[in-house]
Amino acid sequence: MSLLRCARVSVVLGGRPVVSDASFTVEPGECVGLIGPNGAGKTSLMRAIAGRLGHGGRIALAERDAATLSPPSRARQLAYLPQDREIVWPVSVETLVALGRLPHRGGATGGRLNDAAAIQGALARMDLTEMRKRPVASLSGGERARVLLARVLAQQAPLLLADEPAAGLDPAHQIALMETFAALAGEGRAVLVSLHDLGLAARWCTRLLLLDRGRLVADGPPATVVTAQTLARVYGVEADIRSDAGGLLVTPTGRVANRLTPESRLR
Ligand SMILES: Nc1ncnc2c1ncn2[C@@H]1O[C@H](COP(=O)(O)OP(=O)(O)OP(=O)(O)O)[C@@H](O)[C@H]1O
Repeated sequence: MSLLRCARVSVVLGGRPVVSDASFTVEPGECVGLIGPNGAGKTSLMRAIAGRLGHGGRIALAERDAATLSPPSRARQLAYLPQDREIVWPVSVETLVALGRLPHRGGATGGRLNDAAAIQGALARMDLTEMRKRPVASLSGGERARVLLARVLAQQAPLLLADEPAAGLDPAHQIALMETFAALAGEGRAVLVSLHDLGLAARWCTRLLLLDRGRLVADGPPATVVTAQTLARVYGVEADIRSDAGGLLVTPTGRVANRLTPESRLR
C-alpha cells in the first residue's frame, strides 16, 4: 500500500502553472528527497499534498482519496512541516510539541500515556529534552526549527512531509535530522522532504525527485538523479560527485560558465 500517490498533480498560481502533471508514489520505508532550484515548485507541490492548496489531478493518502478525508483523518495520515517558521504562541517547548497530539484526541483509552511517550520521544529525537520548559519565544532560529520538527514527529503520522527542515540547522543537527528521517523510514513510515543541500539529499535519501520549472524531470536513487549533467542542466552548477561506504558525496564547486538562462532554454 502506497502512503502517497500523486497522479498528474498540477498547481496554478497567479494564472501560471507552477506544478505540471507530477506523478509519483511514496512507499513505506522510503525517505524521498524533493529537490530543485528556487521557484521549481517544491513548496507548491507539498502544500497541495498537505491539502493547503487547490490542485488538479488526484492525491491519495494510504490509497484513500485525500479530498474525501476530514482534517483529523488527514492529520493522522500525514504530518506537514511548512517552510514558515513563525511561532506566535507564548508557550513552552513542551506545550508546543504536545499540539502534535491533537489529531489523536478522543481516541482509545491509554491515549494520555501514548501522548506522553510520543511527546517525550519527539523532544529527545530533536535534542530538546533539556530545554522543554523554556518559552519558545526565547529560542534561537535553529532551536525553534527543531521544536516545530518535534511537533510533527509527535504527530506520529505514517507520512511526514517536511519543507526545507534542514535550513538554519548546524551540521550536527542537520545530520541528526536526516538520521531521524532514516529511522522513521526504517520503522515502515515514509518521509518526503524538500532540501536545498544536495549533499544531504544525495547521502541520506533513499530516492530523489527532481523538479525543474514545475515538472518532475527525474525520479530515482540518488546516484541516478544527481549526475554532473543533471546538476549542470537544472541548477547550472558544477559539482564534485563521489561515493564511499556511506553513500554519495556531492559538493557543488562552481557555476557552469555561460549558463543558458531559463528563458533562452525555452526557445
Ligand atoms: N501566490 C503566488 N502567486 C503567484 N505565483 C506564486 C505564488 N506563490 C508562489 N508562486 C510562484 O510559484 C513558483 C513555485 O514556487 P514554490 O515556492 O513552490 O517553489 P520552490 O521550489 O519551493 O522554491 P524555493 O526553493 O525558492 O523555496 C515560483 O515561481 C513562485 O514565484
